Amino acid sequence: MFEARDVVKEVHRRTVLNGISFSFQAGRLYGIIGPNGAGKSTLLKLLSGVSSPDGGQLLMEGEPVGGIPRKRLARRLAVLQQGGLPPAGFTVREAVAMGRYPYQNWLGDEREDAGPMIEEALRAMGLADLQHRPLDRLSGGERQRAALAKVFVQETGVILLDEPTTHLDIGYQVQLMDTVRSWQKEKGLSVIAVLHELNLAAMYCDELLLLHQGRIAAFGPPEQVLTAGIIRDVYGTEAIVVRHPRGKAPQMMLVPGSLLP
Ligand SMILES: Nc1ncnc2c1ncn2[C@@H]1O[C@H](COP(=O)(O)OP(=O)(O)OP(=O)(O)O)[C@@H](O)[C@H]1O
Repeated sequence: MFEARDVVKEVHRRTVLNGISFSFQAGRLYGIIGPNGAGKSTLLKLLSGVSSPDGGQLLMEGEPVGGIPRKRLARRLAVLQQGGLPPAGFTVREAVAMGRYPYQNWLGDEREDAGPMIEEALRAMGLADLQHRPLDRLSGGERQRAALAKVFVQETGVILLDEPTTHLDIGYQVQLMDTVRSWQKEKGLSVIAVLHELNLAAMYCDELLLLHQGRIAAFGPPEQVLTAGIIRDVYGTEAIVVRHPRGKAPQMMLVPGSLLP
């Protein structure tokens, strides 16, 4: 679905992505992980067509992402960004309904009634009771869930998520990732998520792409990427890696300095 060939990206004359190559298959959930400043958001911007590589090629189904016209791209790919909701003045339902814009004509009408889909997305994100509330009267976590509902109603085959669990308590982190995973499987979606929370990434993603200083430090199933040795090399911290007692995902326990041998 996506193929990166020797992709280079510079930001303010600094090389932020330094010749990375990978391919993402359709219908899978990928996590992009790595320390602060590793280049994760920069890579997500390239995948979403917001910016273009300075070297190499980034292809989506064989076409350079940057060359795909905006509205066509919006029917294929939806992005959950930080601050991705419209400014205040809209209700939750109005904001979620804006996800339908790629399917509307210039009058804002669309052929099919999107109402039932909007209801489903609001229900899935636990927002049915808040749907008429203005956005500026939501908590950070409620806004995040509204932004995800807007992404779902865009009905694309590819979803990009930039740190989707930010602002969410552990209950909603699990609920959001469960929802993403079940929609992804049910509808055969391709999901690519920048994630900071490594234990969540390990539990939900098919594969993890670990970036470090603009290069790929590891790419593969979570149990190959999240090893104590790789975490030490990339994050510079000790971790005890165990298997999740109810699955095979690796889970990390951090080791504070006072408990180091
Ligand atoms: N607008 C900018 N101006 C200057 N440097 C930038 C800009 N945006 C990003 N960078 C630099 O590019 C590098 C990669 O940034 P990026 O945001 O992609 O990292 P990240 O892996 O998403 O980090 P984080 O985990 O902190 O969100 C960093 O060193 C950052 O300082």
